[in-house]
Amino acid sequence: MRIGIIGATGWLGSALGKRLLELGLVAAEDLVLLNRSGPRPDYHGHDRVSWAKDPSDLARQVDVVVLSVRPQDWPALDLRAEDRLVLSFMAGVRGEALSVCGGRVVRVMPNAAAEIGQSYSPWWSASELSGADRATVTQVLSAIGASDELDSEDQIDLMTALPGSGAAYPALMAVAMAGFLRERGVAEQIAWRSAEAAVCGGAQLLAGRIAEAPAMVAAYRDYRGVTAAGLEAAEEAGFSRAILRALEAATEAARKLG
Ligand SMILES: NC(=O)C1=CN([C@@H]2O[C@H](COP(=O)(O)OP(=O)(O)OC[C@H]3O[C@@H](n4cnc5c(N)ncnc54)[C@H](OP(=O)(O)O)[C@@H]3O)[C@@H](O)[C@H]2O)C=CC1
Ligand SMILES: O=C(O)[C@@H]1CCC=N1
Repeated sequence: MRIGIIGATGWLGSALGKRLLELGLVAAEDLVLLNRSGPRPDYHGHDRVSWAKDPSDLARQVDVVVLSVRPQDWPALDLRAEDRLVLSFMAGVRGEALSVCGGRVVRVMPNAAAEIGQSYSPWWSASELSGADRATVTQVLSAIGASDELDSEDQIDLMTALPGSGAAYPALMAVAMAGFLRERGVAEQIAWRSAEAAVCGGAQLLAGRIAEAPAMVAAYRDYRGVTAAGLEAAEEAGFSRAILRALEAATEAARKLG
């Protein structure tokens, strides 16, 4: 299978290219790339990838086109991709708009954990797909983590808010946590290590069993110790409301892009 990435040097496109090559899911000779700033002699340690002249030149050379440019760059892109499977990573750009490229269009919502193979990339097919197409989508996305098929395009806007936001909210929480300690005289490094213990260590405790999160919260509440006091204050201050509000605003921003 030959794969093309439009936006191959961007945050997500580069992560996908790197992982496809690292995992051997595509040979360097079968990877065709395009960006805005021009070819690079070395792409993640490979010099035998190809660089296309323009989007349609890329599409002519591959079976699968991954579209990973910013939504605002889509209208001027002029992609012709008849008979190709086209995976769009773009927030907001609707299947109907994408279908002008002539390919079999799939909208995917990965996140920044793609670079460590930990993206969750739900997708929705805007076109009729064969079983082989579905297997191809799953195989390409396996380079960056796990995936699931969604049954409506509306859900892509929700997925853009979450999980598309990736590390954003954990990072926001880490900044607030480390700031709390620093402002009370704790050394910088210790403040960050403490935040990492809570955000990353805590997350690892839930990995693979996230549906047990309510039970985890209940366990801390029922313990009736200092964390229970913290949780109560967090809820009084609107912690869960703030998260809901953030996800509503992000979903709305994704809808408005389309
Ligand atoms: N970043 C994220 O966490 C997430 C992003 N997305 C979506 O993924 C898409 C890509 O995002 P991201 O990787 O962050 O974006 P970046 O801005 O990091 O990368 C954009 C890429 O597009 C290239 N590019 C821009 N214009 C053109 C053009 N006309 N022709 C060819 N290549 C072009 C850029 O080239 P050059 O490097 O030369 O400038 C760059 O490689 C977006 O649509 C975004 O909505 C979805 C989920 C999460
Ligand atoms: O913030 C953004 O616009 C991109 C798309 C979804 C997540 N990150």
